[in-house]
Amino acid sequence: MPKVADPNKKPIRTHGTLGPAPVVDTPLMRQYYELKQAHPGAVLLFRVGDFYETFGEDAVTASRILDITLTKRGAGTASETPLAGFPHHALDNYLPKLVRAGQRVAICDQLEDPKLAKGLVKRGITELVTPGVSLHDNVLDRRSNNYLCAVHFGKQEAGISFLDISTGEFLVAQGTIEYLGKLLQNFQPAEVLFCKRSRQEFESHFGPDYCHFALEEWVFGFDYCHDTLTRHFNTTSLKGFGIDGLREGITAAGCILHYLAETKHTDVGHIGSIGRLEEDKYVWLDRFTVRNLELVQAQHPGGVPLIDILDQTVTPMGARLLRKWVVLPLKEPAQIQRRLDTVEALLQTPELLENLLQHLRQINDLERLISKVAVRRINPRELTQLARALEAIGPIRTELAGSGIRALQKLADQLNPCATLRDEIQAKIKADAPVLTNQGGVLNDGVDKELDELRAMAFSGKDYLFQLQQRAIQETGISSLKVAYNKVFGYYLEVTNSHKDKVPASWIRKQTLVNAERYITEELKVYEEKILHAEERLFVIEQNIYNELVLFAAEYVAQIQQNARAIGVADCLASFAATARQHRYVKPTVDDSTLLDIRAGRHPVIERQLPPGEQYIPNDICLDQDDQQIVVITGPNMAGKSALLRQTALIVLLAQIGSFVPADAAHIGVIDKIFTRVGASDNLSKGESTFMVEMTETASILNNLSDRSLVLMDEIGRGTSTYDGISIAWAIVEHLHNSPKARAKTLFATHYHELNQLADDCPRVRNYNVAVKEADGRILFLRKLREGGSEHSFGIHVARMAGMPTSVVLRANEIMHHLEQERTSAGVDPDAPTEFDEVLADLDSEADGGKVVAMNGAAPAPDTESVRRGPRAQPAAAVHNAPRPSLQLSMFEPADPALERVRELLSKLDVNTLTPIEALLKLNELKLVAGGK
Ligand SMILES: Nc1ncnc2c1ncn2[C@@H]1O[C@H](COP(=O)(O)OP(=O)(O)OP(=O)(O)O)[C@@H](O)[C@H]1O
Repeated sequence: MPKVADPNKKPIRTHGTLGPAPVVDTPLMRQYYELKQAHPGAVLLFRVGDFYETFGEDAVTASRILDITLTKRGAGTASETPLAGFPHHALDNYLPKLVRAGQRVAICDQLEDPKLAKGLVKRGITELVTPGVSLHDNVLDRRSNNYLCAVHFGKQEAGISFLDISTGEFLVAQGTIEYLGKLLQNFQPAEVLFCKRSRQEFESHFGPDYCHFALEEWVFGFDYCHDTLTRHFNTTSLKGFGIDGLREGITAAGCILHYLAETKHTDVGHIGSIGRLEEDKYVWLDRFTVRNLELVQAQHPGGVPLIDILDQTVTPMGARLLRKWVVLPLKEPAQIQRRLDTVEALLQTPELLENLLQHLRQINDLERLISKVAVRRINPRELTQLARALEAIGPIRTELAGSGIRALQKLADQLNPCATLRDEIQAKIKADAPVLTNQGGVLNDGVDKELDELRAMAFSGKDYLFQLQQRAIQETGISSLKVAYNKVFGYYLEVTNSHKDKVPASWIRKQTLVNAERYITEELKVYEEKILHAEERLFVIEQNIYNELVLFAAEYVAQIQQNARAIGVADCLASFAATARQHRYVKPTVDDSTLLDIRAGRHPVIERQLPPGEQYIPNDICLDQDDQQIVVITGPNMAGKSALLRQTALIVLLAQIGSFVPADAAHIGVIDKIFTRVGASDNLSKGESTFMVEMTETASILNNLSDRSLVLMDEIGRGTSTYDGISIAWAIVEHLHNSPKARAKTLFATHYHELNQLADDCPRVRNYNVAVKEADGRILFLRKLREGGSEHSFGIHVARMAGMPTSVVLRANEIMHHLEQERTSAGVDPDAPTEFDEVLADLDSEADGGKVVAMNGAAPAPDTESVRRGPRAQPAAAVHNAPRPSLQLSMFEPADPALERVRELLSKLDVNTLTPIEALLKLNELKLVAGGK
């Protein structure tokens, strides 16, 4: 805490975020700048009288974000500085806006009553609210967690920790950068802490978009962090939490507690435990997959994430837990089965489900309410809400215990209505209690004897004053005499001028008005003292009893947190049942097999977005390890390939979080990793070198596959030229098929019809296409997956459907016909193998294996046929200028020594152990050796 300023000191000059240093001309401003210097990264709200003021750059920021007037303090003087402020009672409105805008806000309050202060009022920072550390309802979203995160980079691994101070949830993990990236994507922290020195490292791995705060290096000392944790939990070691081996994770978690203290959050007894996020326990969804599948967040404005369709929870605890379940699908069949069985049982007993939902609706945010108790920031109205929530626990326990469903009975065992606390609150706090504790009206009558007496006195005041008035009228004969009150004189008697002469000499005149005089009497003064004293005393008694009650409630923190967790689980399971019932989902079979068999599967989000009258067309997908490991899906744009890929992943994911699935039937041998990659041109908005990104991401998939992985590749390779694209896509499918390490189940959507030929050489590759029908020069999307490759591309039709100018569509048709004619006049039979086929045949016939050539991206020849087929047709000029096959392939002619060297370098590469970055560097090296620029 900064020292209070000495008003006699000479003016100081300030620095930091304040802009040009203003001259400090008053003790008040000196006090301000000293506090500001202690919290340079925060907007300082400085309480002056009834206002919170901001100065300098803070004022500019606040006026912009809050839309409040920006004025100047000391305009025209040397100490001129921008100023913006708002009334103190508006803090709850303005604070969330600042925090949501990513600001850290230091609240400076008056630490003593200004009326009693001698000289400058003492002020100090009472709270530092940051995006990741907030207990304010207006800052928080009821249905999602608000995580503060800390990241620590160690030599081998990195550590990460998450805390939601509003619920007390505290988590820690340690692992690779990739794992951390996935967790950051999953948990979407509101604020990330890292070491000042690691800023670049953090941003290079995770991007610059996270709201962050950099801490001094010493905070990241292991011993310091370990001690901070053990001191907080009051334990000698961290073994009990199962995290003692996580050196980097412990450091990250310790930093979080350090930061809480730094932001003046010292009453944090509700953080009673720390849990480990075990990488092995959950399905690996890397950050691209979480994003691509739009699990909890849509990729584009207006999009609908999966969670919006799935979430029918009725409590904030359920809503928050469901978000976690969705990004952390399970791998253990028995655990998944328990959830599925429970959902099934709930569906079979509709009455139970209805009753459960009805009682759950009565429970408000139990978890955050009890956190507020722990940090002593609960107001009387919230305390009554806590009691009401506890009231609903009893009936829920009865329902669950009597359900006959084992998992629900277990939840019932964890519930405790905390009857003593509930009764105590209801007995003491008025049902319509106010928000403030210091203005009276909080406690019921009969709670405290003295309180009742004082209240009686305060209430009888009106009677007393009336009697006094009547007596005075009788004694003086002044019929218009009245007793009144104002803040300046307190109680007084008012006499109109016409009766002035009747006023007794003992009355003391206090004020003269135009028509009347105001007087006080000895009796009125005595009475006033008594009343005011009674009120003051009454407020103190109420405050004390209230504080004692909050302390008493704090003893229930652990039990109520357990209630909240059990309620969250019950709510999620009931939500699964409600969703299944509403959207006709079925129970999947989840087991240890290696089969993935979905019958009449649907996309859970798209099916809900279709215009009225349109039906989602269901499709079957079957993948296994021995027969149909890789399905290559061809079809034109808009056919529904991406939807099919995504629905497969979503159905697997839904099944593995324990939800029913949108299908007629599904058999799912547990999947341990889901990878999705979308062709580069779908990611263009990021402005990255998209093809590079696509390749880096794909490389990372190929290096991390397992037998139980599900791989979805959507238009991989389309970020480069057609031939590069085909070759890369080809090589990837071959790798997935031939990898000795893993037979990952794969769906590969592509425009490249040429890839259909892969099935000839790779027995577990199967061709499918999404059916379309051509009629009268138009295409009809049937959305039906059927076996076999595609023969046509429909790029031009789609272009027309998309509203492309007619002239462009006509020209495209013209070019296509021209190219077709060229081909025909060259004597090429339309059904004869294309040049691409020939290239492949040539490559295959090479003694040292054409596959290697293809795998490394040597582009097969561009031919007019493929350009015609390619949906993203190149412009005419590009078609005509396209290099001839011989030029492309000459790179591999053995006579060229540079190419010999390339061949040698390639043969030494172990693709399985190459990291993505190494692969890119290698690619660059190869390019240089081959003479590329
Ligand atoms: N089975 C289906 N039933 C009904 N509508 C569907 C179905 N599948 C897809 N659609 C609709 O078609 C649109 C296009 O589907 P999708 O994006 O999957 O096509 P695509 O073949 O991947 O095209 P592109 O290659 O251009 O990405 C979807 O947005 C959806 O509205």
